[in-house]
Amino acid sequence: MSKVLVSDSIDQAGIDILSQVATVDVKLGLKPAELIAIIGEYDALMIRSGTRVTQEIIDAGTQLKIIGRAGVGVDNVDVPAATRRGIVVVNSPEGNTIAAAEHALAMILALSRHIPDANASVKRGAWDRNSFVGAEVYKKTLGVVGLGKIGSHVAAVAKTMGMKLLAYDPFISTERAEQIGCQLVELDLLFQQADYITLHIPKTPETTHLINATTLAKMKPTARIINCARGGIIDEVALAAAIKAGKIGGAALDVFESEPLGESELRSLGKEVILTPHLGASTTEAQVNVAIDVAEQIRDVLLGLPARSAVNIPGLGPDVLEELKPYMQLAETLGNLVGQLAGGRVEVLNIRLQGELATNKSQPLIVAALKGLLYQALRERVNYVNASIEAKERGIRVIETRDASIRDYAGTLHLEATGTLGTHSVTGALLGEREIHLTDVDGFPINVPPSKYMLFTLHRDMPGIIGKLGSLLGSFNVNIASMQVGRKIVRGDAVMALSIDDPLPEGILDEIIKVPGIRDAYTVTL
Ligand SMILES: NC(=O)c1ccc[n+]([C@@H]2O[C@H](COP(=O)([O-])OP(=O)(O)OC[C@H]3O[C@@H](n4cnc5c(N)ncnc54)[C@H](O)[C@@H]3O)[C@@H](O)[C@H]2O)c1
Ligand SMILES: O=C(O)[C@H](O)COP(=O)(O)O
Repeated sequence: MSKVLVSDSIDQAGIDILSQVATVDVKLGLKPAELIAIIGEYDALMIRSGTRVTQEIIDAGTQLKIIGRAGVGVDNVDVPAATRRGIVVVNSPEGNTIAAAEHALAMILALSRHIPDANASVKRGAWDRNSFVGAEVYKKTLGVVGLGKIGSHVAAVAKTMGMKLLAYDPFISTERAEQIGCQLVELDLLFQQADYITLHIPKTPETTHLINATTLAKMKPTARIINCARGGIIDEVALAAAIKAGKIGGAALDVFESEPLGESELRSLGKEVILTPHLGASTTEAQVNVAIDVAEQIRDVLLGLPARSAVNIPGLGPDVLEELKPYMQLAETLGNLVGQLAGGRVEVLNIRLQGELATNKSQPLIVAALKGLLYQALRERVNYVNASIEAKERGIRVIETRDASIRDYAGTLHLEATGTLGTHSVTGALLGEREIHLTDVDGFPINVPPSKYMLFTLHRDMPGIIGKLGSLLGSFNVNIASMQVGRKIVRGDAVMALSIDDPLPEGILDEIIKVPGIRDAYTVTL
C-alpha cells in the first residue's frame, strides 16, 4: 500500500479520501531535517503553506510521486526540482477563493472602522467612542491589483457596497474588467486615485516589492493597503515607515515576507494597522474544499491516473483534462506502440490531430504521446510531468499538424516516429466514449483494440500465409486471441495485427521473418 505524509493541518475529509488508497501519517511541525529523514518512505506529501518543500527534501523523497498543496500558492514548493524528478505538484486553485476574498473584504471594513482596536478597548473595560471614528467605503475608490479569481470576487462585492472600482491586471481584457464593473487603468493611476488598494496577485520577480517607498509616495496620504495575497509583494520596512510618517493612511496584512512574522516595526503601529496570521484560507468551508480537492488528486495519481490541477503539467487544467482524458490514454498507447515499432532511437515524432481533435489543445496529447514513446526506455520514471523534458534531453523533435477533415471517427490521432531504424506510423480512435481502437498501422487500414501482447507483420497478401504463421505460432505454443489483416490492394503488401495471450518466446521473430512472403515482424508489449 502507498504511504502519504501530511505535514500541515488538513481537514479530516481529505485524510479520509487518502486513507482509501494509502496509509496516512499526519506529522505536524516537522523541522526540515526531520522531514528529510523520513520523506524517503513516502509516495505522496500533502502540505499547506507551513511546509517548505526544498530541493533537499525533494531529493530525499526518492519514492515521491506527488506533492499536494491544499491551497493555491505553491511558492513554498521547489516546483522546478519536483518537475526534474517527475514528481507531480498539484494544488486547489479555487477551493479557498471565496474565503480569501471575504478576508480581504473583512480587512477593508475592519480597517475603516477600527474594529480590532475598538474591540480590544471594550474588552479592556473602556468605553471610548471618540478614538474610533471611522470612514465609510461607500463612494470611495477601491484599486484592485490582480483581477483573477479572488480579485474579481472582491471587486464584485465591493461594487455592491457602492465603491468605485479601478483595476490593474496586464493579463485581463478591458471587456472582462468591465463585466466585473472595473475600469482597467495603469498602475500609477490606480496608486494615485485609490482610497483602498487591495492586492490579489502572485508573488513573482515582477511583483516582489511592488509596493515600495517609491510607489507608496504616489498614493493618497489617506490610502489604505490590503494584502491578502503573498508576503513580499510589499516592502514591509518601507510600508511601516510610510504609515509612521503619515504618508499613507494604513494597512491590513494577512501575509508577510517571512512567516511566522518575526520582529517587525508593523507590530508597534496603532489602529491604522491590522495584522492577521495568514488566515485568508482559514474557513471551515475552504479547508474542506481544498482538502477534498487535493486528496482526490493524490488518490488519482497514486492509482496511476492524471491529476486535474497539476501545476507542472503544461496545459492540463481540470476542464481540459475532463475532455481529453480518454484521448490522453489513446495518445499514450499509440506513443508506446509506435516507439516499439520504430525501435532504436527516435529522432522525430510527428503528431497529427484529426477530426474533432484538430480544434483541441494539443499539449496534453503531446505529453501523453511522449510518455508512451519513452516508456520502453524509462519505464515508471517517465510521467506526464517530465515526459517533455526527457524527450527534449534525448533530442526528440516533435512536429504537430492538424487535419479537421477526417470523417470515419469523431477524432483520430496519428503518430509517426522516425528514428535510427526507420519510420513507422500508427493511427487510433476512440469507439464510444473511451474504447481505444487501432485504425491504421504503417498506412494499412485495420480495426483492432490494442492488447497487452501484440505481433505485427508486414507481408505479401497471398494465399496460405496466414495459415503458415498460425502453425508456426502454434508450434511455439503461442495462443492467438484475435487476428486481422489490413491491405490497400489485393495481393499487394499487407499488415497483420495479432493479439496473443503471452509474450512471444525468444527467437520466434527470426523464424517468422523466414516464412516466405513475410518481410518484417514486430512484437510489442503495451
Ligand atoms: N491569504 C491567503 O490565505 C490566500 C488564500 C488564497 C490565495 N492567496 C493568494 O492570493 C493571490 C491571488 O490568488 P487568485 O486565486 O486570485 O489567483 P489568480 O491566478 O486567479 O489571479 C491572479 C491575477 O493576478 C494577475 N497578475 C499576475 N501578475 C500580475 C502583475 N504583475 N500585475 C498585476 N496583475 C498580475 C493575473 O493576471 C491574474 O488575473 C495569490 O497570490 C494567492 O497565492 C492567498
Ligand atoms: O495559497 C493559499 O492557498 C493560501 O495562502 C492559504 O494558505 P494556507 O493553506 O496555509 O492557509
